[in-house]
Amino acid sequence: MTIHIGAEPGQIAETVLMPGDPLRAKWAAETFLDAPECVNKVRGMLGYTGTWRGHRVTIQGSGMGMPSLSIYANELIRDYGAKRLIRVGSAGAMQPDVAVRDIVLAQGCTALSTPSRGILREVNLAPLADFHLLTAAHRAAQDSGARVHVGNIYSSDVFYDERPDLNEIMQRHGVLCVEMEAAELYTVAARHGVQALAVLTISDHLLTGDALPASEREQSFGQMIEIALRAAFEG
Ligand SMILES: O=P(O)(O)O[C@H]1O[C@H](CO)[C@@H](O)[C@H]1O
Ligand SMILES: O=c1cc[nH]c(=O)[nH]1
Repeated sequence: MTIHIGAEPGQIAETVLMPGDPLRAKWAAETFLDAPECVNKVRGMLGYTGTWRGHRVTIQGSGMGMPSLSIYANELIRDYGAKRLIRVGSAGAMQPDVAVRDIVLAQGCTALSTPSRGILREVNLAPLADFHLLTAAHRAAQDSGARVHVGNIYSSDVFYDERPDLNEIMQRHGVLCVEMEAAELYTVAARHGVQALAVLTISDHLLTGDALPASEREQSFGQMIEIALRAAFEG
């Protein structure tokens, strides 16, 4: 047990999928895993371990924002020996050719700061996806018929952003979408020498105002979970 994860030693798999939403962790575990067992309920941040096509996998909520994700990523790696962390999250599109329901694989993440800033100090470390996971996810996404984009994303500290100029700068530099966790995930993974990737589903569009209706979210989120699982085990 750690401060934030109640699982016993050995109850967390080496491969962990990390949605922001703990209820997405429950839904994904019950939908995709055989014999899912709830291994964490601390603070309601649900985590489940089961198997997918014979491979052991944990799906653990990260909460929203980099400080929350950082706590879970650190404990999963340092205390439970996780070797492969794949974020499965929603994101807001920032480019005209990225549409709701599209899949974005975050090759790199831009951020104003991350919780790792205190460690990195003046160093602007580039948070990068694990290349093997990235290419495997790209193959899986193409096989699934998803519209998939690979590139830079923006990991923001704020959902209700009152700096529209920042979005404009991101857009001008080709940033595909905005979310709130991946830059810290990649940075923590780099520090501990483990693999990380963020597979994102576009849930809304910052330029057009389009948004995915709740009724359609489940299906597109399912595609993202399957891409993440195939990247982890069929790469
Ligand atoms: O859908 P999740 O994984 O929570 O991701 C996105 O949704 C939340 C904001 O609504 C933030 O956590 C953001 O990164
Ligand atoms: O962080 C997020 C997630 C989805 N949509 C947004 O605009 N921001």
